[in-house]
Amino acid sequence: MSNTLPSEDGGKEKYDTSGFRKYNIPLEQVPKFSHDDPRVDEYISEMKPVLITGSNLIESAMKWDLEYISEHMPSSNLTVIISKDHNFKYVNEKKLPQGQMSNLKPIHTRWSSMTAREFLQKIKSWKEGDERLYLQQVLDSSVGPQLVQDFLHFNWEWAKNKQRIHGWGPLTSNLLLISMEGNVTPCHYDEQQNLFVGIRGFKRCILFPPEQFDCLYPPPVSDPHDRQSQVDFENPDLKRFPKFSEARGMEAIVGRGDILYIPLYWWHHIESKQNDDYTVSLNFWYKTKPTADIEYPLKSHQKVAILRNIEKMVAEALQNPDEVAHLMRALVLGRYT
Ligand SMILES: CC[C@@H](CC(=O)C(=O)O)C(=O)O
Ligand SMILES: [Zn+2]
Repeated sequence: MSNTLPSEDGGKEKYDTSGFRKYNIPLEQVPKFSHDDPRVDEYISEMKPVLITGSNLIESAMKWDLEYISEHMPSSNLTVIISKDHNFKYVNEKKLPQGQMSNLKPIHTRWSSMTAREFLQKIKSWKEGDERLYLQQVLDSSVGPQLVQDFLHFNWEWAKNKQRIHGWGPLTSNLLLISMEGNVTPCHYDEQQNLFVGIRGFKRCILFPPEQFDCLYPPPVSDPHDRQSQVDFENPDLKRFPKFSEARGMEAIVGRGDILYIPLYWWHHIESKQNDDYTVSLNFWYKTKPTADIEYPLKSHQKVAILRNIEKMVAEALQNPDEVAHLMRALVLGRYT
């Protein structure tokens, strides 16, 4: 990450990461600029993470705490993920082999639904050893008239301006995230551009560029944990994942009103500050622009997209996931290496 543009203090501002887990990973700081600083668009256009401060993008949602949500959505059932520990690793249930649940490693998380009031009561009465909870609700009309009004009062001009000048596709969804202190969303990448906004509390995000795909070891695309690193950051298995020792990341602390731009295909590992109150954040996921004319050299995220397509095509052609590795090795070993 040699060519990061300096922020006011040269992008070297050390974020206060007390209260977050320490990993043995070299980390640079994600540069931080005010929303009206032209360098914000320079970073976004180069698809590099940047922390944007002082915008009023979701000023009308700054009051979204669990009391307010409980008051305005008393009976709505919201999606809550439940985990045996602090890790909330996403499972694509559509990729779970039907009827073979028994021989799968026990799934670590399960989905539930409850009202905001129930969620608040559960996290208030939580004690060490209890299952952990993470409210993750897509914003749609079911959030009720008051939150819809707040949503309509977002600074859409600012968001639409970013969407337009960077040629993003449509806004696909906003995910409301209410996390217990200390919850972790382990390292993964998404295939969408992301404006990730802090509403309450502090989250630390560690990011890696798409070109570090071979340091982070996602499982096969057919796996329920597709797009997620298999490396346990707290106890990395360097025998199985040796190149993880070469991973070089960036970090940012997202606080109230901050927007972290997470470029598509960038790996990110997000955690809520430990021993602190619950956190509230909201993301804006945008499809990226369709690639009209291919420019060479290809960008690293485009190469990851190619890898995914090759893997899907080979698996589809073979109709047997167990044969994929052998064929891919035969293609490369002794020929390209
Ligand atoms: C999905 C949960 C995660 C956010 C994230 O991964 C994203 O917005 O892409 C987090 O904040 O814990
Ligand atoms: Zn994500």
